[in-house]
Amino acid sequence: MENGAAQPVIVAIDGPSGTGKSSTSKAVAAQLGLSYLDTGAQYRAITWWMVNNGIDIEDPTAVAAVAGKPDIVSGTDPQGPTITVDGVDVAVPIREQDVTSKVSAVSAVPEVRARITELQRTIASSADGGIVVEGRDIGTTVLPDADLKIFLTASPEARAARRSGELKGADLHTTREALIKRDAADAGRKTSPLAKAGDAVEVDTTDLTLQQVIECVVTLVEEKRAAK
Ligand SMILES: Nc1ncnc2c1ncn2[C@@H]1O[C@H](COP(=O)(O)OP(=O)(O)OP(=O)(O)O)[C@@H](O)[C@H]1O
Ligand SMILES: Nc1ccn([C@@H]2O[C@H](COP(=O)(O)O)[C@@H](O)[C@H]2O)c(=O)n1
Repeated sequence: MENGAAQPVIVAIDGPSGTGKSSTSKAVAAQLGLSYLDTGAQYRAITWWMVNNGIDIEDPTAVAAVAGKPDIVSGTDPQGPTITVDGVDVAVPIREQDVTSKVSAVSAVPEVRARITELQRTIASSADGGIVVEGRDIGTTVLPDADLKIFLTASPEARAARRSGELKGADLHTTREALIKRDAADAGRKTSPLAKAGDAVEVDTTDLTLQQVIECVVTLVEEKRAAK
């Protein structure tokens, strides 16, 4: 670039639950001065709204009928990402088990995906300095022209151990089964399932520390920027 400023770059990071997408994406974005979007939080937020408004989440027609109603706003500062629904800060309740157990059913509804995908594209296109967007279908569907696509993986055992540590003593077997079940639902839905884009770089994080994964992704982004 003529003035030496870093080139804006769009980075898509996808992968199953507990592979380190959020931790990695936030750290990479913060380190490189990029915006950050947690798309899982958006699906959780719309699920929270459905539950709070008494919508039967097992009824896709009922979910589809109200998919356009909640106003979901994501703050994209990697040092302090935010998420609100109709002006209410839902950062804490969207992480509760009730939402986690229901989010895959809501996110499988095509009308929900269309609504949230549109929101994600608007946010990405207005991030002037570039953005790291993490989720399940970013490289395949939301931002197929992203400059860099990463697909994080890790063994179910490693992912369950990470989550159990986070949930302070949660049973390892139950945690492992729950994340395998959620991945199967996310990978098995018809509309934009969890999948690796053909041109994504796969990083197996099973035996890597979080710091090693961050360094690996920062290097990949810097290489892309230099080549632009
Ligand atoms: N390479 C790693 N080694 C050890 N722990 C890690 C590693 N990557 C992430 N973690 C930890 O694992 C937990 C899950 O990570 P994170 O929330 O980033 O995963 P995720 O892929 O975004 O999960 P989800 O899709 O369910 O939101 C966090 O506690 C995080 O600190
Ligand atoms: N691009 C995405 C991102 C997420 N989902 C759905 O949201 C759930 C929660 O995601 P987390 O990353 O916060 O765990 C996830 O299980 C998916 O059902 C999605 O469909 N597409």
